[in-house]
Amino acid sequence: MTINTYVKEASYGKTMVRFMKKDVCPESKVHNVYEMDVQSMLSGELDESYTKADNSIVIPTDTQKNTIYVFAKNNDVSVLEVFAAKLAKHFVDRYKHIHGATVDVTITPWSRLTVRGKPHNHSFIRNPSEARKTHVAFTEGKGFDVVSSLKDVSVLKSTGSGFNKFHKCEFTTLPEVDDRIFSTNIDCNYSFNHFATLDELASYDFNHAYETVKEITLDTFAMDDSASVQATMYKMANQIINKLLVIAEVYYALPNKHYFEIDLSPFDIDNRGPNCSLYQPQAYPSGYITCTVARD
Ligand SMILES: O=c1[nH]c(=O)c2[nH]c(=O)[nH]c2[nH]1
Repeated sequence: MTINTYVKEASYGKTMVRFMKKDVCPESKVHNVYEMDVQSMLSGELDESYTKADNSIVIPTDTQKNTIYVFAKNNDVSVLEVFAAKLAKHFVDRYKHIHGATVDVTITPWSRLTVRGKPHNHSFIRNPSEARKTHVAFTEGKGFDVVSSLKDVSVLKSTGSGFNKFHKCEFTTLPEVDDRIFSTNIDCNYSFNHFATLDELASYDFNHAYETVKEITLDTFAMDDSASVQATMYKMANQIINKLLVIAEVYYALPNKHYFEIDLSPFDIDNRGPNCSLYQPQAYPSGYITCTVARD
């Protein structure tokens, strides 16, 4: 006896399509560079390509890759979200049996190099501790859902953080602390309200949203007298939602990268509590604190 099965969900596409686009201002001759990593995924009436080996409905992933290159050549790529949205809509508009497309774009952060005190017009420096991403989903007849991200930003504050009055039970050994090192690797996803049309989406300033999310996150990290990672991350998300009305919800995942006091008492040196100045960085384990904050 064979058991009947069906394709419950299917999508396919090309991942890690990489390019570097150079954009030169005709008047000033100032260059901009955009190194990007793109993924496209298509969905729709595709079941028979899986169940009946019907390749006539398969838009080859190679074709998807070529489409990404041609769109990158012919379009402005400076706003990730708009570029991704144009691509996603193209796949759905162009192929009758494709009803949904998602496009993910990650940009490599090259920032302009300052040389002899001035911004250089064609030299750049890589900022390794920052990644900007977007995920755009276009659904036929519905529109666009956009989730953008600020990732891999490593930060540390050497005071202004404590952890007290936490739950205690028979397994608790953690001491309460008024002052500790707080270090994390920021991972923030911010979801936009639904966009019905490409025009509506393209009129929004996504670069401003990214800069605002980054500024609020870093400002709050530095300025908050942190009672816990949980409380600080909520303040970050709450401010973003209050400042940017177009954002529906914000997700943070913040590892708590621990730095513990090193015991120097065998050498008659006090390195405890308020006298601690030498810490052991812990590779693992780390805390891992997440939350999604939404408009009420
Ligand atoms: O900010 C913190 N949140 C926790 O949930 C936690 N747990 C822990 O051991 N240390 C910390 N610190």
